[in-house]
Amino acid sequence: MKLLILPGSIRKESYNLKLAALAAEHARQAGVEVDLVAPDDLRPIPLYNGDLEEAEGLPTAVKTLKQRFIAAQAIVLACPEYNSSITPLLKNTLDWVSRAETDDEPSLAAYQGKVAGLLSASPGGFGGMRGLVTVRSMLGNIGVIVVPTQLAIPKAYEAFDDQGALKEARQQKSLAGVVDEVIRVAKALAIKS
Ligand SMILES: Cc1cc2nc3c(=O)[nH]c(=O)nc-3n(C[C@H](O)[C@H](O)[C@H](O)COP(=O)(O)O)c2cc1C
Repeated sequence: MKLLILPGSIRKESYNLKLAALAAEHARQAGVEVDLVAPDDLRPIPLYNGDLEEAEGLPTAVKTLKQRFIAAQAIVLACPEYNSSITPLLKNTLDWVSRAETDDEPSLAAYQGKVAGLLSASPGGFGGMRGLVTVRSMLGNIGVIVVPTQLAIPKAYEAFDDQGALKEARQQKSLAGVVDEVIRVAKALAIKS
């Protein structure tokens, strides 16, 4: 059982990077192997362009990340919200990873049957919850089973302490709840298949 954790921001002080790190810490404590995607893994990914793909195939950074998706049974995404929707970084990354490298590769190989959980944090009052609606809908359409439990942290500027931990016990519990639910459902599906 491997859990891939994908942050939707590469900003140095990103709240969502902090959430991704906390999710990784909790999953490791729960005994799960974690693959935490770092900002440096995402930075080299170019803006999707069909001409580039046709000329050169998938960029190396995309190929590497796609293999990491394929190796994982479950995913946690920490998603900032831009204008009530998914960030360009996250959408672009997920779009590239959705592309097949060969004609005989099964469609959406990186996503089909994976279990995902969603987190977000924002300075706003809704905590990025409206963006999660978009992410949930998109993932559902590409074969990902997104668990209903999710966490959106409002007023993120006051939610974390200096070590990057969530100050409120209620929010710590909710984050652990999302990660635990993803692990539980992924394990249950693995037993059945
Ligand atoms: C283009 C843009 C649009 C944004 N739109 C929203 C929004 O709709 N809702 C919201 O809560 N925050 C919005 N924000 C603020 C982000 O939530 C904030 O920049 C946050 O820190 C981004 O996540 P990060 O800290 O993980 O980088 C927006 C920021 C940008 C740059």
